[in-house]
Amino acid sequence: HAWGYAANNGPDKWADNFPIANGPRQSPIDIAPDASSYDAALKPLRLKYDPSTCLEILNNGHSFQVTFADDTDSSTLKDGPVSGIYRLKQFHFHWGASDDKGSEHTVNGTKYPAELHLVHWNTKYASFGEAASKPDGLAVVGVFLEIGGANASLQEVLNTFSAIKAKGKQTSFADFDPSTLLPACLDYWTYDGSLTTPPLLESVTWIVCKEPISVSREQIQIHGSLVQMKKFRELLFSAEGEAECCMVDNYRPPQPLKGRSVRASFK
Ligand SMILES: NS(=O)(=O)c1nccs1
Ligand SMILES: [Zn+2]
Repeated sequence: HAWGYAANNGPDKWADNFPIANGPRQSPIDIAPDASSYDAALKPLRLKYDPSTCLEILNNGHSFQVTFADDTDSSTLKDGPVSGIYRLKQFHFHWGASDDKGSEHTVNGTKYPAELHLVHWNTKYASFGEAASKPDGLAVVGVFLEIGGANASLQEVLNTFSAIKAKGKQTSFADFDPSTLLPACLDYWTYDGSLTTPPLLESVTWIVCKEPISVSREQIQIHGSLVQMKKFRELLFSAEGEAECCMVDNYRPPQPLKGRSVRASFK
């Protein structure tokens, strides 16, 4: 199952090994704000993250991922569109080779340069693995990245990249508070969807924030150490010793809505 994002193993080929790729609730989608319906019953997101649960950062060959200890309810998502308690398992990003693409969800067809995913699992199940196979098992908070002011919190993450350049590399990463990566306003769109990478399981309640967070233009140009978007593009899909392949364009394009509705938590 060597899936990836290249022409021979990318999103258009995933259905060969993962037929659910053509399923009824696939992600990402294009969000049309004017077609979404405001739902007054939707609660504000209640995100509580404990930096001491942050464990490590790793290059898994598809993205880089910051993983959290999920053996207690220290870092959780509650309310919003979900009921019960969902535990933070990891966060990761998707991005492009250039600033005109990279996000998975789009808004009226607009692509952002990158998208952050904070992955949580429903504690009514015993583990992430079990939850991932249940229709209400996962909740992923998506946050768009746009070119704007410098982002010091993101820089902490990017500073680890020299240690995880190749697939399979990991390094310890402690005391990071993922709430520093959230936008000030937590208005969101929500819909029933799936993992956006194989196995593409249809178990995700998507919660996509309306407000992006910023990566500075300066941090994109090569100005000394602050090369934020450039840093993303230094990682490799390939392992050490393999032909180097830049980790870019690791995003799945929008999938058919197939009758689903998108609700908004805001007017
Ligand atoms: N991109 S995603 O957040 O839907 C995801 N895929 C696999 C594990 S988490
Ligand atoms: Zn993702």
